[in-house]
Amino acid sequence: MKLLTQEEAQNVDIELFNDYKFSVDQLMEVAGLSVAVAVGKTYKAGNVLVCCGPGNNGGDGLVAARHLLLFGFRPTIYYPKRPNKTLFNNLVTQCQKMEIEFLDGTQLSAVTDLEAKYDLIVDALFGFSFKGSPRPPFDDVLSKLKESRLPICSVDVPSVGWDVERGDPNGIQPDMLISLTAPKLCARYFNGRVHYLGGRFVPNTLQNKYQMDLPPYPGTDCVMDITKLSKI
Ligand SMILES: NC(=O)C1=CN([C@@H]2O[C@H](COP(=O)(O)OP(=O)(O)OC[C@H]3O[C@@H](n4cnc5c(N)ncnc54)[C@H](OP(=O)(O)O)[C@@H]3O)[C@@H](O)[C@H]2O)[C@H](O)CC1
Ligand SMILES: [K+]
Repeated sequence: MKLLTQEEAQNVDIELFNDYKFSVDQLMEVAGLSVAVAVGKTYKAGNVLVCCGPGNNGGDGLVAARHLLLFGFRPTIYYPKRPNKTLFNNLVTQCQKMEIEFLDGTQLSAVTDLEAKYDLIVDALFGFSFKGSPRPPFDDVLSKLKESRLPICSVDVPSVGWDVERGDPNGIQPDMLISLTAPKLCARYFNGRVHYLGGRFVPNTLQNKYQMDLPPYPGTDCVMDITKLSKI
């Protein structure tokens, strides 16, 4: 299976929107649903802290939180930097109307507090557009996620610290990774327990153009376990 460079991932994204005329909401809904399904397949329903970043990766997290609630989990959302765009405002309203709690302020509480309150962290902070070193408040979030012993489930790319192509041995070490569309180069360095592929929306013509060589999804499933495949 091919691993996408940052540029390829961004180009696939652009083609899906500009040429294939998908809207962000459409793809984000499928992406976020895949995340929730993968989490549901891997962990017992419990208290989940969904950490959402300022871009579309964060949007996937908001969608996932909504589905996780419907699957019997108890999600809480940390969303410190919110873009003022209709799409994100609507996702926030949906979660608020469903009585999902949002944490106040931009700082996460102490690690001991996080460990006492939550069973799992969903890392929807940054995806394939992350560059450089994390800027505040995400630098503090990174050190807390690294220090915590809670299992982390990373959406698309392990965030804050992980370069999309080169990974980061000093970054967070997620227990689960769910790659969307196709795995990115940094997935080579993922050493966690389970690696899922989701975002089953890529038309065959586009898969062929980028020679993605994705294995077939089982039946009608929206995620597939690629742990063994991606370790080869
Ligand atoms: N086609 C698909 O596969 C789909 C993927 N989806 C998801 O979308 C993300 C990619 O989303 P994008 O909005 O392009 O980017 P990110 O979420 O990765 O983040 C961009 C924001 O992050 C800020 N940023 C970047 N680097 C840093 C840093 N070092 N410190 C702090 N903040 C940072 C950036 O801010 P700028 O000021 O630099 O612009 C942006 O605000 C993909 O990975 C999937 O999860 C979609 O759901 C749909 C389809
Ligand atoms: K992420």
